[in-house]
Amino acid sequence: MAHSVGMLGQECFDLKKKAIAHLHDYSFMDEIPTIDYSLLFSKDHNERAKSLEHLGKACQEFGFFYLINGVEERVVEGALKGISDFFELTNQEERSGYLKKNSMDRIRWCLRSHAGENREHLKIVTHPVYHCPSKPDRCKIRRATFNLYPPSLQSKGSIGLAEHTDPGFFVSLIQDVNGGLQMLSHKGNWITVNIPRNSIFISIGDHLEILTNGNYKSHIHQVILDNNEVKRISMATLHGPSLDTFVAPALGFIDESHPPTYRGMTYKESLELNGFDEIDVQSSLIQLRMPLSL
Ligand SMILES: O=C(O)CCC(=O)C(=O)O
Ligand SMILES: [Fe+2]
Repeated sequence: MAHSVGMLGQECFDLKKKAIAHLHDYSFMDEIPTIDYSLLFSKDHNERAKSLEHLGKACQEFGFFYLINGVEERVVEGALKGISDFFELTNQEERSGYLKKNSMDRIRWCLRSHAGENREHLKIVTHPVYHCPSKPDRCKIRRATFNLYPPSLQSKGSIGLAEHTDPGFFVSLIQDVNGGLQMLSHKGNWITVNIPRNSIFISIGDHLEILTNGNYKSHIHQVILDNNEVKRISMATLHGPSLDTFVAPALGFIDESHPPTYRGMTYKESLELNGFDEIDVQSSLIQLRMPLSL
């Protein structure tokens, strides 16, 4: 069950928020911590140190958080409008021009409508060379996966996107309507992501879990459709190292009682480990895990 502010009780939530703010700790919204980007670069050394500590805590204890004061609202709105224009101002035939052709695709479109997935999406690679669909003219979106989930009236309870984790160091996500995306918490409960205004959602990816030898976890998430009576648009941007970077548990996270729990590999090799292309960005975390020695 997803936990909501309602379930915690508004009063309790307010009190908790006040107390936490007083302690200068991170605040909670639907159990998801909030990190203030501007404080991470504060001129005040103490404030900066404190907020870095909170960032570490959020990564370790949650694995995901809302980031405020990091991206201007008009940038988020512009990106969502660009994605919406892409889906609205092109027809399906035009979009299907980006169907898989080969492993070198830098823009790829897909429409899936079956029990395990209900979404139309476009994936684009923007690094080191920027790619973007040519239509509509006004489409100025940069990077990542644009997801369009249908309204749920016909498909109540169905899965928009099945449980998975994302590769990369971290993923930033914006959405036009709240509800739908759920994160599986450390405690094993599903938490609905309701991104507050002026914020973006950040979650840790597989390669940060590998780099930190499992200290920071890449969390399973899914999209369900029964929260939405309208279509929902999201943009998930995957931030990873360069493709030739060898990612392995860093020395600072290894000692006698904490042996490496993942084998190292270049980012590109790990993205292609299960026969996928770079643009598919499918997780290979399970395959990279070392077998347990008894
Ligand atoms: O649409 C969402 O909210 C999540 C998308 C997602 O998890 C992904 O593209 O990997
Ligand atoms: Fe994802």
